[in-house]
Formats: sequence, C-alpha cells, structure tokens
Amino acid sequence: MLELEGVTKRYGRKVVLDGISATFPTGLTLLVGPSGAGKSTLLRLLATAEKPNRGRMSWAGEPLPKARTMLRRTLGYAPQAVDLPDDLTAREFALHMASLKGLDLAAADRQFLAITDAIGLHADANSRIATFSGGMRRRLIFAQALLGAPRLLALDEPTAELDSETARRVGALIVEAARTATVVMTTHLADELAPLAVATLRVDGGQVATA
Ligand SMILES: Nc1ncnc2c1ncn2[C@@H]1O[C@H](COP(=O)(O)OP(=O)(O)OP(=O)(O)O)[C@@H](O)[C@H]1O
Repeated sequence: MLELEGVTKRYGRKVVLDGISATFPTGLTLLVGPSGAGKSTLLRLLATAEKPNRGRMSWAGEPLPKARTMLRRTLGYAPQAVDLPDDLTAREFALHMASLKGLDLAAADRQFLAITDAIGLHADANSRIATFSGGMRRRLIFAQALLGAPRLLALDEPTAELDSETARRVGALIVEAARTATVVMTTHLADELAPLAVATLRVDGGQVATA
C-alpha cells in the first residue's frame, strides 16, 4: 500500500497537486481527469521519478525517502513518453531494464517472451526498436514494467495507440497483476475498466477525489 499525505507538486509557480492525500491499496486504481490536470505528474511521484515539494509519502508503512530503495526494487513504471534506445532489439532492451532492476536475467527473458506473446509483440521481440510503430513501443514500455512481478505498477496510458483487441489483452494482464500488486494507471479505457478497479480517482484543480 502506498500513501500520500498533504502532497504538493509545483513546477515553478504552477501548483499542479495542492496538498493531496490518497491511499493506493493492492488492486487497480484508475486516475481520470482533464488533460493537464496532473495525472502523469502524480504517477511520476508514485514511481519516485520526481519528488514532491511538500508532504509525506509512505510505502508498506515505511516513510519515503527512507523506503525509496525498497520501493524501487519492486516498482514497474510505464511512463507516457520515453526515448527508447532504437539500436537495441526489444528483447535486449527488456534485459537491460531487468539488469537495472537486479532481476535474474534468464527468468526475466522467459517472462518477457511470455508477456510479448500475450500482447502480440512476440514476433518482433528480436527486432530493432527503430522499426517499431507507436503502438509497439507502447507495448514494449508496458512489458518492461511487468518484469519481475512488481508490487507497485505505475502505468501511464498503457493502452493508448492500441487497437481494441490488443488493448483488451493489455487490460487483461493489468487486471491479473492487480490481484497481488498496487496498480495505478491512467487510461482512456477507464469506463471499461472501472468495474474491475478498487477505486477511480479524479485529478482536477490540484485535488484528488473519488470519482
Ligand atoms: N516538467 C514540467 N515542467 C513544467 N511543467 C510541467 C512539467 N510536467 C508537467 N507540467 C505541467 O503540469 C501540469 C500537469 O501535467 P500532467 O502531464 O501531469 O497532466 P495530465 O493530467 O497527465 O495530462 P494529460 O491527460 O494531457 O496527459 C500541466 O500544466 C503541465 O504543463
């Protein structure tokens, strides 16, 4: 479980999150809200990619930053936009991410191939990322986030740019992961996934509230 208490995040003078408090239990939590409201910013905070200006965060009852190392060891993060190394194959990139996470590489490789199989990327696992479409890149970013069965998954629009069948397959893996992990995600498919979520939170006007 991840908890935020009185968390503020601002860029320059712009206050994006204004003293928010929220609890993210095991299960799927959906983030909804207008464009620019701060959903990606909140995910970056949860993924410890950025720090709040004020407030407290804790993971499994341990306060950050003390618990940051413990959290990062069990974190999967799929950001909305990321520069992928075009010269690597998808599989090489996945193994690179697995090594950064300190995972067993043979097990991670097997897991990566199983995930790519489930989301229709298997045939391109050994292709160079340079040849990938937007939807393929999105699935690769998603697949690396799942490596090592993380206990916290922060997913920023993992189903964007995907056809409905592929989005459904990605959604099925997310729901499966949420049986044992804390999964927080933004998605344009929030209406479809809401019945499977433990909570839908609306981010708007610097505040977070149950939708
Ligand atoms: N690194 C940054 N520097 C300055 N401003 C930023 C930065 N990142 C985000 N912002 C601003 O913070 C606000 C929230 O952005 P964020 O991307 O979190 O919104 P969002 O709800 O995820 O939007 P969308 O649904 O369009 O992805 C926006 O006004 C954005 O311009």
